[in-house]
Amino acid sequence: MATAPSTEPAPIIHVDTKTYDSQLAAKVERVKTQFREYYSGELDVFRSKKKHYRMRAEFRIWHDYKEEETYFVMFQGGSRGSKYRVDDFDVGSELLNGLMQKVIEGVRGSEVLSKKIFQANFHTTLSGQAMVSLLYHRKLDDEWKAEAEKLKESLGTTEGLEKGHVPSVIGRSRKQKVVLGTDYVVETLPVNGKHLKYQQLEGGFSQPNGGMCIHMLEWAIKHTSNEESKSHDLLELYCGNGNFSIAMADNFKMCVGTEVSKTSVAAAKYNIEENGTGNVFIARCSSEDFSSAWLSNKKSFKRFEQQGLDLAECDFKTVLVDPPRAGLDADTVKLVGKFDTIVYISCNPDTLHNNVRDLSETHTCTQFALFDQFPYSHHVECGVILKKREGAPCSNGGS
Ligand SMILES: C[S@@+](CC[C@H](N)C(=O)[O-])C[C@H]1O[C@@H](n2cnc3c(N)ncnc32)[C@H](O)[C@@H]1O
Repeated sequence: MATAPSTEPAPIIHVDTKTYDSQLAAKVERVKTQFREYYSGELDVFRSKKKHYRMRAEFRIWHDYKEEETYFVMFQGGSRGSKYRVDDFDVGSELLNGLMQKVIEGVRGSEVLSKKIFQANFHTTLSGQAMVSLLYHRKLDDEWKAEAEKLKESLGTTEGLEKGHVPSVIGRSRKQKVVLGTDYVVETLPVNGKHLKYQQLEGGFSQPNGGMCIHMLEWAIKHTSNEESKSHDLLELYCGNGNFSIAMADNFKMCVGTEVSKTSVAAAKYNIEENGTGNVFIARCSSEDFSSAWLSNKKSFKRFEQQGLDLAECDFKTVLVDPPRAGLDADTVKLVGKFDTIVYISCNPDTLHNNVRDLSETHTCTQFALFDQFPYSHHVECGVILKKREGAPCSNGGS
């Protein structure tokens, strides 16, 4: 049976940098039009690097037995869609491109590494660290380990690595994970003159466009920096590895974050320690559970109490949310609607629009930013500051 052509756009592999300005202008127009009912001020637009802006990428590995060739591919609309060969990847960082060449040569040159491999994932940092995950349809044995060690050694000569750093190689197959090195990298981001360190885990969330992440952090710091904020507390939902709270810690008395992923919470705690941000507390909790408990006035949260923090004592006036594409659930909209200031970071303008429409009953958009996190694609990252209007229902984070 013939399959219908995919409605998904083709993967972006090579870019025409001459089109950068026009693609960005089209996004600016789209966002301005979509939100004109709620925001008529200037849009703060943050441009991306035109090439080599993405720090991580995943490729399928294709074995063409007839041509006796093995190479990376990407698909349009899932693994049954059209297949595109990838020999070099304009979208990925230069370091990522260097590693791709070494990995594919290593796989082609070793029967052991090549046997039943189906995917390679690359994760690099602006600071020059990297890890590569190789995914297999077979059990990985000592023979594989020995060959993977050789590959790892060869990766250590890739241009652009931090001095002395050798990228990790991680082998994965069903119920098996073999780590040669570490299963994380440490990114160092220059943010307002500070050098912030972030552990980023294999398979965990990190902002894909490193340069854009710096803009997003500096924008959030700028718009929450005032004398009053220093005497109250920040609540952050969907905090990942503590990316925003750690960067914004100097603006607040305390920053309290929640996140559903156990491994991201562990990374956040490592990052708090590493950056010496003693006023940041993070615990594992879904945003839905946190919001519903807070709204029903159950303000005892054991996971925070274990860190010596009584949430009932917190004086929250600002909340930051950075949800997945689905946006905020109804309880979380209700909860954030009680705050004086809402910082909303969004990777999906449609769900952002729905949430802003609901929040506009009590809040006004005072700042709107477009971060070009995903150049040449239809995806857009936005940042919005919403301020509670005079006379709107109570403050202090819902007490
Ligand atoms: C867009 S990422 C933002 C992470 C972080 N702000 C950053 O800049 O790295 C969304 C995060 O929400 C987490 N998440 C997804 N669903 C969640 C939920 N229902 N409750 C809490 N966190 C959730 C994901 O694990 C992920 O870390």
